[in-house]
Amino acid sequence: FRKPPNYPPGPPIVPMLGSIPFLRGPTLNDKIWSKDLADQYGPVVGLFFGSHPAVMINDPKVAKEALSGEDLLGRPRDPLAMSVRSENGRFFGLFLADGEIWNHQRRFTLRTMKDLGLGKSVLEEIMIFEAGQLCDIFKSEVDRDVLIDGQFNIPVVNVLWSSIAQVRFENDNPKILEFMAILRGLFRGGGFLKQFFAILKHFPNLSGLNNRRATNLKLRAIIQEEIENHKDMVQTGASPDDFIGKYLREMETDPYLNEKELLHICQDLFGAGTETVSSTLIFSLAYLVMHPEVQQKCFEEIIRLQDIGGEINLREQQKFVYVNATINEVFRKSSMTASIIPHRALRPTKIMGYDIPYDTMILTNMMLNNNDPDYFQDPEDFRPERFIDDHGKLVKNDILTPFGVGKRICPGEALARGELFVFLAYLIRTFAFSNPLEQPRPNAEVTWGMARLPLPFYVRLTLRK
Ligand code: HEM
Repeated sequence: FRKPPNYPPGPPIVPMLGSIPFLRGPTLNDKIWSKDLADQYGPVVGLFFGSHPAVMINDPKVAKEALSGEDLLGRPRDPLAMSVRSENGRFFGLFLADGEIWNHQRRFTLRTMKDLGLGKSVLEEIMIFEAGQLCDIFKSEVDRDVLIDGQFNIPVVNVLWSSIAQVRFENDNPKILEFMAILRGLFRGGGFLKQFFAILKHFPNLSGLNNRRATNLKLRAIIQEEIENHKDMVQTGASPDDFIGKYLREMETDPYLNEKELLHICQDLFGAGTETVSSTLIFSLAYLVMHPEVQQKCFEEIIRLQDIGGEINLREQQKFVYVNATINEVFRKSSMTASIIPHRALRPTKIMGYDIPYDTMILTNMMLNNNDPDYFQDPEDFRPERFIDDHGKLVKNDILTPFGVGKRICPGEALARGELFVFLAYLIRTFAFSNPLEQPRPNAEVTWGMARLPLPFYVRLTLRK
């Protein structure tokens, strides 16, 4: 067991564990996302997780170049995910799949999300309605210490349900509560590092694999119900103007599209588009409480730029420079998607002249870049102004890439940014958020799951006059 020739520099390796014994830090995540590795070995580090090669890219420019080509567009073949979501060694949908069929599904998804998407008054109305519902939930919680945890889930998942299937659920609907609990469990309990412990699949009860299989099936059963409803509608001559409706119609002429892919794409849209947005909202509230001066500036901008009727227009989002800069600063400080989700080399290739074998896992250390003083002055400060130029315009920053880079970049970015803007604008306009009186203050503490996720915390809400 030894390193391949011309492999990027990195720690020594031992059989079974690979480089892991040589990485520093209290937890596996701390070890992998540490600054030590970059300091010791430079912009591209060659690692082994068990017997599996994995390369960490620490330099954002190298990452951008490497991921803009075709060679690194794969997804790692996670043995645990395979035993839950693949058939005959093949993944379906978007998140876990790669290759020609994935490419086709992805193109359809991007085009359709754009068709259904932002700038369209329908989606804007849905977001505003859900933001109003959220404010109503919070209105019953004013003037006491409130635990911020799951409140965003249903409004956020309802925006997705509306665009995917034109349905929405009330907060206490048991079906949506179960759906949301499963999504949360999968996202919070997941984590790509688990995949190196393929041995876990031999202990399906102990490792939670059986439970994961059952919850995945339940999730897909709920989505399948809506697909069946849509099929009935199409049969009676209706043409529902939503993701499922469009897919079913295009399926008639496009041989790449089929119902199984549709089911898995929907699962991926919900899986990737719910907890990410609600966690970013939770992080945002923590930072707004920790930095009341930022909250005040956001509030003043919202009041100044909302239209005469008091509506906040999604189409005007770009004008709200300070609010958008604050969202960027939340992305930077939280580094929620600390790495892009791992990629995989689809063929032998090179990064910075080093040889990267077929099947190598590719990681990028975005958290390191987000906290690098060469890119962000005084990185420990929470300062949205760093994203605003001298002319008061939002600065485009190539280092901050919460949605990834290259050809596998998140297809939900525009939707996510739209939701974050609308939800935050309505919340900040309606409430002042401050430190709790009887509970510990928020400090944006994180836990690891599929990403770096916020831990619950208390805040005090006051209704603004
Ligand atoms: C704050 C919100 C969000 C963040 C930070 C985020 C971030 C990311 C990142 C980093 C990736 C991996 C990119 C890569 O592999 O290079 C990704 C993939 C993905 N995201 Fe998002 N995302 C967010 C919201 C959403 C939303 C709202 C949706 C859908 C409606 C969505 C759907 C997806 C899908 C389907 C993928 C997999 C794409 C593929 O592998 O082809 N995301 N996201």
